[in-house]
Amino acid sequence: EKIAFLDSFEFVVIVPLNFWAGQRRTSRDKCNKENVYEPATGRVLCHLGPCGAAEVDQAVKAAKLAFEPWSKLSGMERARVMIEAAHIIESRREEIAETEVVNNGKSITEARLDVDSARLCIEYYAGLASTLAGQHVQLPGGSFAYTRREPLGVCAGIGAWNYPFQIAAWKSAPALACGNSMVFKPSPVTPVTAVLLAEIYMQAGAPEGLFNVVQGGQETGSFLCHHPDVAKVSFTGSIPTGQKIMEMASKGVKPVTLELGGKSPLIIFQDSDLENAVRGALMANFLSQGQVCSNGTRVFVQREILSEFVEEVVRRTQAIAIGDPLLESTRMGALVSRPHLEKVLYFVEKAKEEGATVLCGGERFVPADPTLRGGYYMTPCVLGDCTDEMTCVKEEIFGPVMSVLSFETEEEVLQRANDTTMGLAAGVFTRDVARAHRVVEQLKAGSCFINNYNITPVEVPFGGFKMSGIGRENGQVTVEYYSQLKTVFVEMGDVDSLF
Ligand SMILES: NC(=O)c1ccc[n+]([C@@H]2O[C@H](COP(=O)([O-])OP(=O)(O)OC[C@H]3O[C@@H](n4cnc5c(N)ncnc54)[C@H](O)[C@@H]3O)[C@@H](O)[C@H]2O)c1
Ligand SMILES: C[N+](C)(C)CCCC=O
Repeated sequence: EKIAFLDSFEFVVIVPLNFWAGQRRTSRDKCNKENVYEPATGRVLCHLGPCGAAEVDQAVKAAKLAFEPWSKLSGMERARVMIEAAHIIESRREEIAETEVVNNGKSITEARLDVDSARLCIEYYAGLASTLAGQHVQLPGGSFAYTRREPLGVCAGIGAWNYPFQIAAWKSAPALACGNSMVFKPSPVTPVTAVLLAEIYMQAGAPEGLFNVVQGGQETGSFLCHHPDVAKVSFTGSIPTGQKIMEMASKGVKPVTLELGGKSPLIIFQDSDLENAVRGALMANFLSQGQVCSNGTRVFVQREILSEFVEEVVRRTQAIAIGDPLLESTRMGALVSRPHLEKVLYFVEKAKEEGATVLCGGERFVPADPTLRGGYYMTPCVLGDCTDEMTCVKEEIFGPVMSVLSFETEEEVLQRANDTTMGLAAGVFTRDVARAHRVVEQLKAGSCFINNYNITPVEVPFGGFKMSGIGRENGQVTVEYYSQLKTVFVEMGDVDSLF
């Protein structure tokens, strides 16, 4: 069974989007169905009923059953299944990417890269699966202790709508490599591709119930977080929801990984390679229609190069091809939903009221193609004359809106860059190597870039400081967030009793 394409513009979802115990499942709730839209056209793709407590329980039970055999396999055996899953993803790259485009609205070029990132993540953790090991500690008298790295059990994954397939892979790959099973809940806005990953793991040889998908919104998510058999919650989404997740997990003293929002600074010094700085600023703001957590939306430019930089950024922003996200030539597709588009446009209006200058974009965009007229498009926006107090500079907009600010000195820009409760990412462009490292050392952000922005190789940890999150995704360290240490003391002599 596949998700059906009726023709290139008429894609409807006719198959169930939940998956547990090895099968697609329809939610029983017929009363609370919500429409799922195609952002490019505004068409309804399907109606989605949320999973209730009983369905979440069935998915968790399936995951618990699968955990037993899976956690007993050697790392090499788990790796074999994961590598096979990666091969299947590679062979279905185009289909997964197109499905993602239809449900999310991002360009096909970007969607392909997201699918690649998902595959690479699974390959990377397959490689790490057989390296999981503990420590041997020598103690007096020939006694010793050793540690074992053991899985946690059933992990819950809860995803945001901006990278639906990639988030499902970034969470499941380290979880499965460590011997856990997972129940994943995608965003109800983008429910369509997670179930493809569930099928792929099964086809690759994973036991039934190893990776399950339950659909729904906050109620379904809270059933998952509160479920007594869920050992850990890994969440990607907004800060307010992250706070609730942490509160719910605290009831069961469950560990959490939180990948939350940001308002990251990108600092461009006058000695930068201007061409690369401009490219970096565009990559920092306009990927995925600006709906990227790590975006460097506060672009601080040193006064001496401000006008030259702004002129070039505006020229290239105006040249971004907006429109049908399935076309190869498109560089910016549709925002994820109508309410989200309205919210982003409201931020632009508010910026104007507060004294910012719209240097380009910031308007609703209606493509010439009549089939796309109901889509959620806007022109990418560059705001000039921004100051630190403006709403556009303080709050996460999560849309294609770049705020440009000018600065004079390194000391001043560092203070301003760090003046936020968030700390997901930060970037610096300069040719001065010493300055680059000095600045990065002082930036209070979990993911820092020197002379680039928004690259996320899966072998490198990614995550935030301050209110942007807890824990990391990707990289070797993430093994620690999906496993626990058991310490074993081994006595080789007599018990030295005090009694
Ligand atoms: N740091 C990262 O890696 C990263 C990546 C992508 C997105 N984000 C952030 O995500 C936000 C946008 O995504 P969003 O609008 O989907 O976020 P959101 O917080 O509204 O929703 C995220 C997920 O949480 C679920 N949810 C909502 N309330 C819940 C509750 N009470 N209990 C359990 N689950 C609940 C949603 O259904 C969804 O699946 C932005 O703030 C962005 O910065 C962060
Ligand atoms: C791959 N990107 C573009 C860096 C996105 C990382 C995930 C955050 O939204």
